[in-house]
Amino acid sequence: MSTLLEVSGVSVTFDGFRAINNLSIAIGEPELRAVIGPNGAGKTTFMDIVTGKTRPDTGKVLWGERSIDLLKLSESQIAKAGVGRKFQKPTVFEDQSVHDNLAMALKNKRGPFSVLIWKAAESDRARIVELAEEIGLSDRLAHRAGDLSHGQKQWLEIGMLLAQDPRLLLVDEPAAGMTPAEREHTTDLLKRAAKTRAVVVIEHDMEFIRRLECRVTVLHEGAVLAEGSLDHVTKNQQVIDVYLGR
Ligand SMILES: Nc1ncnc2c1ncn2[C@@H]1O[C@H](COP(=O)(O)OP(=O)(O)OP(=O)(O)O)[C@@H](O)[C@H]1O
Repeated sequence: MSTLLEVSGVSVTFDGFRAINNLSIAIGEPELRAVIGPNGAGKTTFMDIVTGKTRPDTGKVLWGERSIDLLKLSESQIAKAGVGRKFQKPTVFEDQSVHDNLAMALKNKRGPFSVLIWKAAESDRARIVELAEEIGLSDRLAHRAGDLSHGQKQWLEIGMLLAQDPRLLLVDEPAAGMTPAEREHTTDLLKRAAKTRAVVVIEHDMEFIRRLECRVTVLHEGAVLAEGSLDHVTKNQQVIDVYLGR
């Protein structure tokens, strides 16, 4: 596993309040990583920094084998470099079918002219079938996305992000509002996706994290409080004091 993303010594201050405080995190490729921590710990801001939405005051964010400085890129350049982000609320095109949502995501990746090339369209069809299988919606391809359950919409959106082939997928609280069966399916989906890319998941649901069976980073007051296996970090007294014991 080589390092794909290296955040080092990053700090962010909002109106005099230090939300991120000398934060350093490295993510490998491939890797599945869970990021946990109390409300306000800086989890979302960490993702905002990686995607270019929030600019840090100090520190470095390096990307890929050529150590590209992400802080010099715009949000859209960072997305093009291979960073995909899934927000908490699903944002699919409700009036379009599952198939068409995935097809649009593929077209987005290739640019407007790809639709003119028949061969590309042919390979798109195969890729759509493959993506639908990967997210467990093979039997819903013709259904309107708006008719899907909350969990299925989340999977569709993950599928739309996977269609863009991100090297790093950032996922914010995927389990929120899901049924236990949907949660289980989501952990399987993320574990599979992380076999060939980096996937970072912010989540509060500890059962969900346990099922991910991955390295866990605990944030507190904008810095890493503990890192390691879930068993390792949940035994840490500081983690118990600031997060688990609350
Ligand atoms: N744009 C902003 N302006 C001012 N303060 C902000 C801004 N964004 C975040 N903060 C503050 O920075 C801190 C970190 O917030 P962040 O949303 O990153 O935490 P979090 O760990 O994701 O929390 P939660 O689990 O509640 O989502 C919080 O105290 C928050 O109020």
